[in-house]
Amino acid sequence: MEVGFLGLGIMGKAMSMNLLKRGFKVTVWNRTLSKCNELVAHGASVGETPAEVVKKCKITIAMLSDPAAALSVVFDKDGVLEQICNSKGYIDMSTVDPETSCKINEAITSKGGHFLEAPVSGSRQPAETGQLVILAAGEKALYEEAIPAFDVLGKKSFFLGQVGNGAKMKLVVNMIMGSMMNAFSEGLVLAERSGLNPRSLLDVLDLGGIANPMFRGKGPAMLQDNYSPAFPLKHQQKDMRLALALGDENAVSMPVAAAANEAFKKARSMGLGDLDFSAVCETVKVLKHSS
Ligand SMILES: NC(=O)C1=CN([C@@H]2O[C@H](COP(=O)(O)OP(=O)(O)OC[C@H]3O[C@@H](n4cnc5c(N)ncnc54)[C@H](OP(=O)(O)O)[C@@H]3O)[C@@H](O)[C@H]2O)C=CC1
Ligand SMILES: O=CC(=O)O
Repeated sequence: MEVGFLGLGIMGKAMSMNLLKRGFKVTVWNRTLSKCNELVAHGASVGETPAEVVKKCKITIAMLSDPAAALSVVFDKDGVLEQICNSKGYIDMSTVDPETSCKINEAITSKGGHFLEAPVSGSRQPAETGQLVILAAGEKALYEEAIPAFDVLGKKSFFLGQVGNGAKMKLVVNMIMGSMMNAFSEGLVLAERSGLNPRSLLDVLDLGGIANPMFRGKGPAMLQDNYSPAFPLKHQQKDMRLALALGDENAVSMPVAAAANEAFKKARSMGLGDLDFSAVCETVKVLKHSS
């Protein structure tokens, strides 16, 4: 199957590489075109614009930073809309809000095209190893057509119904994750400042009822102030912001998520946005220093 891929950031690069390695013909595009070179070395073709990729491929996947990027790639000059038609499918795997996804769906389908939103749960390593969890919604026939690609990219795909449900599920999951990361950060700093060995805290946590892959995976690096980005903090803050907006719409009180969002905003203001989201831990250290 010939697949187009728009957006070669941390996730898109790993995902398109997996498709190539598993025998898909892949045509890539990235705003910063030089990022296509590594994929080309592994057999990918390059499209000069999103429209050129869509023209060439029956199915085009996008993995872009945020709602503004997702909209720009579809609606701007040389964008997806210029070439989408009734024989083509567009799958947006970026994390965006339901409104953005619905707007893209409307534009694509009004030109006869087929649309699926399919955000993913899982970070750099699951993307590299094809172990993502895919949260798809939209046109069922396109979902079924995309299953061979989803089977390469992920360990499990969910079909969640109408467009917007994939975005909502992803935002709920990441709202929980962002809140957990803040509680974990406070725990690590509290353990250390109160005279405990934080490594022992990691061991204790890992044996109890709140053991989880995130604490296990991120904890040791956080103790060394190593925030090499797997999931950039600026994207986690975007997800908290979008999840809080979903809470507003549905009149759901979320004081824990709101506090977590403030911490991620603080981290961004400290210049930590491009580091891993675990760098939110630094905000706890700063607050403690200043008291
Ligand atoms: N990293 C992770 O662990 C996970 C991320 N996600 C989500 O996946 C998406 C991608 O994340 P990730 O790969 O980490 O992000 P990166 O920041 O590494 O990559 C972002 C990509 O979006 C492109 N981009 C940004 N703005 C624009 C624009 N205006 N027009 C066109 N392209 C644009 C970038 O292009 P350029 O190279 O030119 O800057 C780049 O290709 C995000 O929505 C994120 O929330 C979901 C699950 C896990
Ligand atoms: O969106 C991030 C993730 O780890 O999932």
